[in-house]
Amino acid sequence: MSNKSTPVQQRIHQFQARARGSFGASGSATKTPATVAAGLRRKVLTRTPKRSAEKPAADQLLNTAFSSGIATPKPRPTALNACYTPSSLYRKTTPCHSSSSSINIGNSHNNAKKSASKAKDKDAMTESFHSVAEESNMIVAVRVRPLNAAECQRASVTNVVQVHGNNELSVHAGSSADASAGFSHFFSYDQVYYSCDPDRKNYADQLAVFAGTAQPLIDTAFEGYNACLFAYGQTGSGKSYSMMGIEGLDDAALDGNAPHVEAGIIPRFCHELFRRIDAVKQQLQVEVEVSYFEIYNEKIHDLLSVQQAMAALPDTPVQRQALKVREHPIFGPYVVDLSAHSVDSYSALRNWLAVGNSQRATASTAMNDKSSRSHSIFNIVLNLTDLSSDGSDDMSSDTDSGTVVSLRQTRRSKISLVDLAGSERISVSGSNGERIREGVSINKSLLTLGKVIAALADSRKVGGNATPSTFVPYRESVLTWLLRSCLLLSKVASVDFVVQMLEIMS
Ligand SMILES: Nc1ncnc2c1ncn2[C@@H]1O[C@H](COP(=O)(O)OP(=O)(O)OP(=O)(O)O)[C@@H](O)[C@H]1O
Repeated sequence: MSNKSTPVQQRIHQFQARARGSFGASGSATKTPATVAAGLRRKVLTRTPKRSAEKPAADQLLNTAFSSGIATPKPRPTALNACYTPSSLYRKTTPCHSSSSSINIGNSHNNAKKSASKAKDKDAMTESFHSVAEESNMIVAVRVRPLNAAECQRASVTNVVQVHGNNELSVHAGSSADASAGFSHFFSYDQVYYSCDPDRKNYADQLAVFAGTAQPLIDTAFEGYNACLFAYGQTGSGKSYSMMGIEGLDDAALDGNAPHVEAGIIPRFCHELFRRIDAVKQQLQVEVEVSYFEIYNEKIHDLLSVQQAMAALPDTPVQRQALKVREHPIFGPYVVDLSAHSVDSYSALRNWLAVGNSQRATASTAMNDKSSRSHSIFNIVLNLTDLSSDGSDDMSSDTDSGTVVSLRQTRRSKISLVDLAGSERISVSGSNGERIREGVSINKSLLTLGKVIAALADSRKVGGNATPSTFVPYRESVLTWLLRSCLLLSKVASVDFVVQMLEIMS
């Protein structure tokens, strides 16, 4: 057997050499399973914008959205296009060519009476939803990316998205669209990030997106709350760019400098996390543990499995073992035998992230040169022990057994940063063979995610409580089963934060 090592093995060697410096000879610790942290729980998932029932006639997509669970969204009163989906409650539609307020987009033969009563119902529903939404711990943000070079060259591509202020955008439906032709659809979110023209005042760079969506999650993680941030959107809409940024440019940050301007949410989050840990190390002892896995064709692969990467022969793809999901009676679903690694510095964490990213399944499609073909879930678990109390109170001895018990309180919080694979139209993404199989699996799990979110939102429409008959299809995909603790707990007043991308596509 040759002694040559694969790039992944080289990275692991580099990392282990580096880690030995910081941890001593043992390097990183591997623990299994990475169970779901209980932590303290928070309020309610009440509002879940999802893809609108009426699609804008955009022949390009430009949008990427995030949400996290902190804001108290203020839904705008919606107009007359009654459509009982969660997103419709946050949408108004205005005709470009008419000031009439009684137009129902879904029905071109308007009946004034019907419209008026629909509007009344809608107002009542909006009001009741409003009161529930105010309790929400979820925020939803959208990021609008610039057209890329290939899109600019296509004559059929025009910019149909306009951003208005910090939380509203409109999409103009083209003349060839369905009944909504000529209309502009307005959408309100907690945040809208305009990332197209750096010369514009409201231009949002990577730092602005991080500061508005992920940074607040660090505060709450230190309070012991769990948090989840996920990026959702059509293939090529900029999810990986927003979550990870351009890799390899961020090495300066390893020496304590600020992250590179192109660094995405995940590296910025980790960098800020360790900055905070340094700032509170007199009062808190913080242990950080990371795990990273992907869901590819409904199979789970550990992206940080050292044994698998090291066992691989040089120049051959790593044979990855699929891991199973089991359900713990208290902590819920978890991945069996998923490795978790202790890290004590940003550079150690970045190395693990680089190992994981190098093992992620990507491929070139007509829509994206480096398209993620899997959902990736990066988990950070914080164990926070309060050191501020006077040392004499910290220990209690059991005289019978002679043991000494620590009375120091430890809080545990888990942050999940999720980069979902993009939904795609097989005909547009030019997929074939293996890519089709991946695309089908991606679309299916994203569809289930939409169904789960819609079911949770629907169950809250009446009276704020789920009815016993509400069926939430978590188990229809591995993704929703594993994210259940984030999504389900939100339903029972306990989710912490969720971030979501919203897709606007033709
Ligand atoms: N805000 C942005 N500014 C500049 N370029 C961007 C921006 N967002 C995305 N891009 C570029 O668009 C391309 C596609 O982005 P990315 O790979 O992040 O899409 P994706 O949504 O993750 O796609 P997929 O679901 O197929 O993995 C990349 O070349 C990326 O650099």
